[in-house]
Amino acid sequence: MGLRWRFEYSLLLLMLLSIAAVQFSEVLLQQARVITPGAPTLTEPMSDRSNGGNSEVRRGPSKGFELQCTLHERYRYPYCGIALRFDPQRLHGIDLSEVRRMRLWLDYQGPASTIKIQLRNASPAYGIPQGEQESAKYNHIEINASSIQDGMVEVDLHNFVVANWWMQQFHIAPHLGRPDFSNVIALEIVTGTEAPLGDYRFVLHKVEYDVQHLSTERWYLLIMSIWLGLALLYLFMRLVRLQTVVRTQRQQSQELHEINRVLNARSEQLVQMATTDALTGAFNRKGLEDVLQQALADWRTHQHPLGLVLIDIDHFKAVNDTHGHQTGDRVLAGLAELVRRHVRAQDLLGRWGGEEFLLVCRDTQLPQALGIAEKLRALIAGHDFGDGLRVTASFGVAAMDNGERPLEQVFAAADAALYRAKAEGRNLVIAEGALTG
Ligand SMILES: Nc1nc2c(ncn2[C@@H]2O[C@H](COP(=O)(O)OP(=O)(O)OP(=O)(O)O)[C@@H](O)[C@H]2O)c(=O)[nH]1
Repeated sequence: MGLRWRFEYSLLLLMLLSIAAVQFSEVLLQQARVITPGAPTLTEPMSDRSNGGNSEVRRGPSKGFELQCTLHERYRYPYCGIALRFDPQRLHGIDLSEVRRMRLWLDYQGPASTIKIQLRNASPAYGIPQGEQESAKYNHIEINASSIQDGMVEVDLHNFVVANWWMQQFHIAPHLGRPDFSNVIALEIVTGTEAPLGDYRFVLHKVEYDVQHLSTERWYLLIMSIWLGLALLYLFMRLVRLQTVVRTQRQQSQELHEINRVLNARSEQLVQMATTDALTGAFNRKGLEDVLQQALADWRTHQHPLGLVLIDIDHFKAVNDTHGHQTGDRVLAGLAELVRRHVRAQDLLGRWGGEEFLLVCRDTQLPQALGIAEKLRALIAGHDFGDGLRVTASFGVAAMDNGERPLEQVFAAADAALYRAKAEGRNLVIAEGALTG
């Protein structure tokens, strides 16, 4: 599977998981807690006797906690019921602030149609004296006995209210009049308001409530944080990948640049090798052809005159024969070097054959070419080619000034002039005009 597909599948999976996490947050976050009457929770009967009444309470034989009671009229508001005390000291209860619902498995028989469920909350804010039960806040709800279905009734803690009579009796400030479940010290199930006198029976099997370890807000925040974290991680990874790609591409581009540079240099070297005479550094025949082509094109386009100077070393065979071939080579290289040093940059020297050179003088008319040749002749004749060795050279000069002469003819004219220079005693410069003159 491609990386992109894998990423998209992961994204889809994460989305589904997030939807499920939101949809089933209640199931996921809530955990049921069960309280059964008896140890360790102190379960006891309660009645109006503590208020001076004379109702009677008895423990019954049933499984769970069974209370039988008979309400008598001595107390103004006769009542009886079951109390589950979470702290016998009546100080440190349980925190039910995050609890939404509570389920009671309860059997009830009696003439009252309602039952009161009270969650008693202790707090120093209500000014409770040590161990005083009565000052604990009365968070209560009154349910219809008929709402007990199959021995179970569920109550919503959001529907609990604080008893008015408790507020008045204990002079509670109005801002403390809202239900508070932060420190519930007891759960009481008692006969409803103005319960008729007579016999009652309560059997409490168990109480169950759901605790939410993490609030829904925090749960949503967690899901969002995971998304945010993953998005940041993704961006970070992408950035790192992009940087790596950019770095690799830059490296590759540098390598290519380097390879290109080496290839260009090599190619220039090859071109130079292919067009240069190794011994003298002057152009070889091929190089000279290119130079002449270029000069010819120049002449055609701009009518720039072109001077050709043929240079041939005199009695070169004798130099070889007398001083050896190596010295002959040295003379050839020295002469080429000497010529190059004393001509203009646009005058290009090539080795036409053994000891014969051709100087191509661009933008040069015959008189100037003649002047150059004369200057070179004198220079060569006066030059020391090592160990006092001196040579002379003969020059044939021709130029392509005007008229429609092919280059071959100009070259032939220069060659003929050279031939004449040789014939007329060497160490001479002869221009093509002198031939016909
Ligand atoms: N050392 C050396 N000699 C060369 C080279 N190329 C040609 N030669 C020699 O140049 C000499 C040319 O001799 P020739 O053609 O008889 O002409 P020359 O002796 O210069 O006589 P003229 O041209 O008539 O003055 C020959 O001996 C060739 O061997 C080279 O590359 N190196």
